[in-house]
Amino acid sequence: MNTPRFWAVVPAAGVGKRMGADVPKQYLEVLGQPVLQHTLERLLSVEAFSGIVVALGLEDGYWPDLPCSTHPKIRRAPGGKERADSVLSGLRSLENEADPEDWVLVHDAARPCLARTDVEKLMATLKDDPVGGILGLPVSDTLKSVDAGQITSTVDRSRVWRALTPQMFRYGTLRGALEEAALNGWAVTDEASAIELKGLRPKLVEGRPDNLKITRPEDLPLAVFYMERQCCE
Ligand SMILES: Nc1ccn([C@@H]2O[C@H](COP(=O)(O)OP(=O)(O)OP(=O)(O)O)[C@@H](O)[C@H]2O)c(=O)n1
Ligand SMILES: C[C@](O)(CO)[C@H](O)COP(=O)(O)O
Repeated sequence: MNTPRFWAVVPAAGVGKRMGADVPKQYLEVLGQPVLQHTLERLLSVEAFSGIVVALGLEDGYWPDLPCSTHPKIRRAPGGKERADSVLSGLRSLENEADPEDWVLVHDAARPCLARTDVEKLMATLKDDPVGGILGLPVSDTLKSVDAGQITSTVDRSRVWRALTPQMFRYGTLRGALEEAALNGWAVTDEASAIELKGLRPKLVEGRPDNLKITRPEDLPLAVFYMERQCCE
């Protein structure tokens, strides 16, 4: 059997409603270049990737101006209505290249502070795992269940982690799980959810806390802080 290869799929077709900017947040400039350029440079720094698929909005007119848009390792795919649709579209675009046992790492375009060491840690930890898994972080705040603005209970935070990306699963398993979720109208906000719906139990690998998802305006200065600090590491 061939040695499994590694592919990346980058969902980059969002509109950034919560950011409320004039352009989709993945094209906002941070430290002089678009968020998406930073994200793709982080992924390109990982030699192990055979290719990187970027799922773009159908109206995306910004992509051709991105310096990495012509990189030989990078391909495009049409994004979809929801993030899961964009990821599935990216997976389908690999149909003639990826083998079922190849690994796919799905990483949000909106997470430009990803450290190469975290990607390599995820790959090394899970490369022989039967299911795969995700980067995540334990929570440090006390968590509450809420109903109509009132606390109904306190959640046992020892059993709660925040899901980050990349999320790493076998090409065949992940594509099948997302195809099934789409067919049944099951809304999934990450890849692990679709895998869980198959009755599988993805692993959690602790990642860096600076793997921020740029979502709202207040996230931008934090991303600058993290990137400037990473440059000195
Ligand atoms: N239909 C969609 C929706 C989201 N994404 C991508 O999925 C990642 C995480 O999604 P999110 O942070 O929710 O981005 P947006 O959907 O753009 O944000 P919002 O919900 O505020 O509109 C982002 O890189 C986004 O570009 C995508 O590829 N296709
Ligand atoms: C995939 C993800 O980043 C893991 O935390 C998150 O689920 C994306 O959610 P969003 O609402 O699409 O930003």
